[in-house]
Amino acid sequence: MSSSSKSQDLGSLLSDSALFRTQGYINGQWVSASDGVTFPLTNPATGALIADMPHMPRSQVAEAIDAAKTALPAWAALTAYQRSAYLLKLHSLMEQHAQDLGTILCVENGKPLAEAKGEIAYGASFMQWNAAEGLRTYGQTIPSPFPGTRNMVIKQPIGVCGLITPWNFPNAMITRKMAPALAAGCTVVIKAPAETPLSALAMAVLCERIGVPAGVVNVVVMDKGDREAAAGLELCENIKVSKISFTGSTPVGRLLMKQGSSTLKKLSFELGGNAAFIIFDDADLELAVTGVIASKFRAAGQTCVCANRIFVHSKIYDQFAKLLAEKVGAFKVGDGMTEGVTIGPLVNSRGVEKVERHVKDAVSKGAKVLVGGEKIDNGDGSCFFQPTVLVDVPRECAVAEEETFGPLAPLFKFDDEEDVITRANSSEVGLAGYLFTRDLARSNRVAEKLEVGMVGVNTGVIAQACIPFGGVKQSGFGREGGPSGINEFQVDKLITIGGM
Ligand SMILES: NC(=O)c1ccc[n+]([C@@H]2O[C@H](COP(=O)([O-])OP(=O)(O)OC[C@H]3O[C@@H](n4cnc5c(N)ncnc54)[C@H](O)[C@@H]3O)[C@@H](O)[C@H]2O)c1
Ligand SMILES: O=CCCC(=O)O
Repeated sequence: MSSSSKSQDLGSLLSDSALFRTQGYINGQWVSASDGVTFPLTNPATGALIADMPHMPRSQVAEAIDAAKTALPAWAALTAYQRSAYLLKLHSLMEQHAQDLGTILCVENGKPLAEAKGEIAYGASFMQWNAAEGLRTYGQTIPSPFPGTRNMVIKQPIGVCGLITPWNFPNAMITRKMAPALAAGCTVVIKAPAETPLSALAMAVLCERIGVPAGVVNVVVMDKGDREAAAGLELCENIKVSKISFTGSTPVGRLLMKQGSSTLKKLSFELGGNAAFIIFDDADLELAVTGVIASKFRAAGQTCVCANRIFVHSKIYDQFAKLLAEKVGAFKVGDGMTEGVTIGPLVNSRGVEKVERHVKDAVSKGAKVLVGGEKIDNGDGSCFFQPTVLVDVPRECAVAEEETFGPLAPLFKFDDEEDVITRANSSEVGLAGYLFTRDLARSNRVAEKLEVGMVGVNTGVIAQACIPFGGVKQSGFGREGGPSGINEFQVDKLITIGGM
């Protein structure tokens, strides 16, 4: 059933319209919801209906898990070289179809087309990195205290993995999990986000095209609410699933951990952030402005590593605010498919409401709006908020405590290094942090003291396939990407040989 009056013909925007699929993918088959129920998927930039998507019940998640379990032995038995070849083919197809994959992503998520294509390149890089890393999952031999005995440790795939991914990176958050899982020899059930299922399904099309065996990659789709919760329960409680890798909010992470305890799931969680972005008085201000823009306004502020609290030294505060306001005021907000648009909508109206609440709360406590500050009501169900810069933001306000997940840059003032570190660390989450300074000793000192999993020094861009991505405190545990990423999908098996 559709709820929107307008509709959009996404297929007509693609040169390969077969990449646009509106059914789930289970055991190598394209399937609707078993009871025929659908939910409407709309474009956040226009409110137009893109497709009616399958609202799958829990029983279909169980079917996908069965398929993944059946496919596991043969996939795990391939050589690492054979699995690597599949990933390289996926990498190459993603590059070849970047325009179409980017268009699908732009239309369902809202990020501008150029940024969406950037995400496809980023997503593809996980295929390339893990194709190579899969060949290097070395074990160990360990000297034994017993005569005539040898200890060998080999790496084996953990088994069937449930991948629960968010809408803010509809492609890359899938490939960041799927690529190491497949390279390690695991099979996967992807629970696609309700807001952006099409990018997940387009990846299933590519898997089908390169001949990934049925059941190795499965994608289940349902709307938010009861069936999503039921899917989460099935993935957590089904004994055939060995691991859950989740990216999303901390409350949902906590719920999955509780549910997963019934079957002792191995878990990797990349949860919310509240990144401090600290600009010292000796910083290169142009570089710092570029860094804030890259970090804060990527995906319209909807990334887990976005600058959320921007601390600027009082000596340079006014100058920095002016420079930032000039740049942010020049952003072009609109439909990401329109040439020249630099910032798109938020993913849904809940996102808009949260930014609005943070702005109003800060202003009521003394902050001033330098740029933006209002939602944009086009009267069509679209979800825009003006890119916003706030100054004189008080120490205590909602944006200091919670992740905004929107295009709001609040500038806090500080004078003292120790004080700003304390304020940065006052958050219960600890994903990323940033600092700008020309002082080498200070950059090391502060980076080591920040209670986060990742620090950017003189850069607002940290994400790459080759780094260990993840957080500390309530931002979760486990690392994605880099040399440790593939380990999350493997188990160490000891083989002790005696009588030699
Ligand atoms: N770390 C990140 O990249 C990230 C991504 C999305 C959202 N968030 C945070 O979460 C806030 C709210 O956004 P949201 O409501 O989309 O987050 P959320 O945690 O509810 O949803 C994230 C994903 O988790 C899944 N999910 C939700 N409930 C589930 C359940 N019971 N079982 C299984 N899967 C479930 C959905 O696929 C969803 O896309 C944001 O404002 C932001 O702070 C963080
Ligand atoms: O928002 C989550 C991930 C963003 C990134 O990979 O930089």
